[in-house]
Amino acid sequence: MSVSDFTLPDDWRDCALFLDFDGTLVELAASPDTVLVPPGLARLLAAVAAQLDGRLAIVSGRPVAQIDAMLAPLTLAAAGVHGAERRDANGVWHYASAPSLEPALPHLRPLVEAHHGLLLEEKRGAVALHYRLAPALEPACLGAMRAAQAACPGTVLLHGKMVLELKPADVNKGTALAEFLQEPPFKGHRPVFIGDDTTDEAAIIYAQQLGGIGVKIGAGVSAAHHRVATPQALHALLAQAAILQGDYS
Ligand SMILES: O=P(O)(O)OC[C@H]1O[C@H](O[C@H]2O[C@H](CO)[C@@H](O)[C@H](O)[C@H]2O)[C@H](O)[C@@H](O)[C@@H]1O
Repeated sequence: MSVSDFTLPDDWRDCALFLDFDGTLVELAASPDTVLVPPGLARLLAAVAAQLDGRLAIVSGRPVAQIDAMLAPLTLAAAGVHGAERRDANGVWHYASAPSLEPALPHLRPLVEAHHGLLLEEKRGAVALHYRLAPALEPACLGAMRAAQAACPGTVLLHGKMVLELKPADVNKGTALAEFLQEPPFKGHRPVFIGDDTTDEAAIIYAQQLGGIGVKIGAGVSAAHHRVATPQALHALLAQAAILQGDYS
């Protein structure tokens, strides 16, 4: 299958849209809390959601509360922590049963305390070790995370962009997509999933298996049949979709 630039499909208004956050809707930043959210992003997403009759959900590795804070006052259907938590279109929360991650922490905290630039994100259902500010420490982080995983049965290790993450083995962004697609307003609509990282591949593959569309933002290996170069280019496409004028950069 050849890969092509993503353009809005003819049946766009009948699709269900699922969007990753970091690297897809916002540019990556030095740390999770220094991300710059374009001022018009929430307005743009609200317009697209309205055009799709509410069939828009954010599917992120971040907790949903962080997504809400960055898009306030907009609240969308959303899955967080790679599918370990989910707020459906009616505002009802769903939590996957997650193995305890407590046994992971003694393998990770000493490393983070010993090295400037490492950051440990403890979430409900996952723990992420960021090394973007200390890239030379990737092998040490990988070693610590492997030991942490061995101490936590039922978890898998994700290797994202400058981040290693331990999360429940039985949930991912693909399972989050499957759950949304069993419910209104998403049920019966062709999924479009757009993401930038390895952690998005499960959802890209699942969307394509259903006859939907998988889109990769930027370069890198992906199963996606379509590409968009940058978050800014995606904003332009969404603005075109919502027939909005404006600057979302
Ligand atoms: O699924 P996503 O919405 O893409 O979330 C994946 C991870 O995103 C965040 O980390 C990434 O973005 C940071 C800010 O740009 C960057 O500093 C970091 O290197 C990236 O890995 C978030 O902090 C993680 O919890 C998410 O799992």
